[in-house]
Amino acid sequence: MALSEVNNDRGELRILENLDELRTDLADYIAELSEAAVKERGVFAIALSGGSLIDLMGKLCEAPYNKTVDWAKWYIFWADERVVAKNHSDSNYKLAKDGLLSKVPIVPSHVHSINDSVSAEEAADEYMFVIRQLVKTRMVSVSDISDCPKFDLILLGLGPDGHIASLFPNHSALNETDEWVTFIIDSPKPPPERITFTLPVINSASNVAMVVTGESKAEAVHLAIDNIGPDCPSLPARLVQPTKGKLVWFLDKPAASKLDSLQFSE
Ligand SMILES: O=C1O[C@H](COP(=O)(O)O)[C@@H](O)[C@H](O)[C@H]1O
Repeated sequence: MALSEVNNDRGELRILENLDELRTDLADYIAELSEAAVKERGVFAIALSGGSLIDLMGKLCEAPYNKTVDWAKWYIFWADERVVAKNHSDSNYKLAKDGLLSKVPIVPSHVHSINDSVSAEEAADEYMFVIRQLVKTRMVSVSDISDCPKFDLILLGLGPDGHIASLFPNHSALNETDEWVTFIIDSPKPPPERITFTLPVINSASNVAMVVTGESKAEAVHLAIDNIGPDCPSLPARLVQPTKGKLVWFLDKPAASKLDSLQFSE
């Protein structure tokens, strides 16, 4: 159960007592959104990130979720990907395949990963084309206020520097508003070549979940959520502001430890 659920203009905060509770709460949340989307649209379009997120989603592979979730209706995307071979240990696809997708009955043709045999620029263009086709057939919804895809859920991690997906502080990719997917070749965190959803796509989603654990992220969480003056707007995590969708933060206590007005009901 969440220790504290506070709604402020930075979304809903769910601060969990420990990692086990966070994993359960996250699995419940994803399963509920999946059920609602399948009921409403017949499909669930979900975008994953890499990093610690996949391990934190691990309970979805266990009972009851492995049997109750309608996996055949899932369409899987990546909010960001490293431009490496799919069998490389840096690949976000490999991470998700090994940790989640190979353990549940996902339809292989519903898994939309990048082409790993072309340049970062070509991979971003191709990925955008694939998403465009799926928007046309409404496997992915479309935003009613922009032409952006409206994913049912985008799951994001947070780096200690405040990056989300592969949008890093002070990087020009943060200003990309024309493309749905862009590429970078100078990531400050290796590997250097990556593709990433742009902010307009992230902010067009029906639901965005920020999943953040550990003390090393506490300062970034504080800067992303608390009202700390004019210097923060360029922090990528702070720019996650779904226009019509819902933002939920899943935090463990160490990650939440620097939040200004944290009221633990202990
Ligand atoms: O490089 C990346 O880092 C972020 C954060 O990863 P974490 O291990 O600190 O949770 C991740 O969300 C992103 O997908 C990945 O490419």
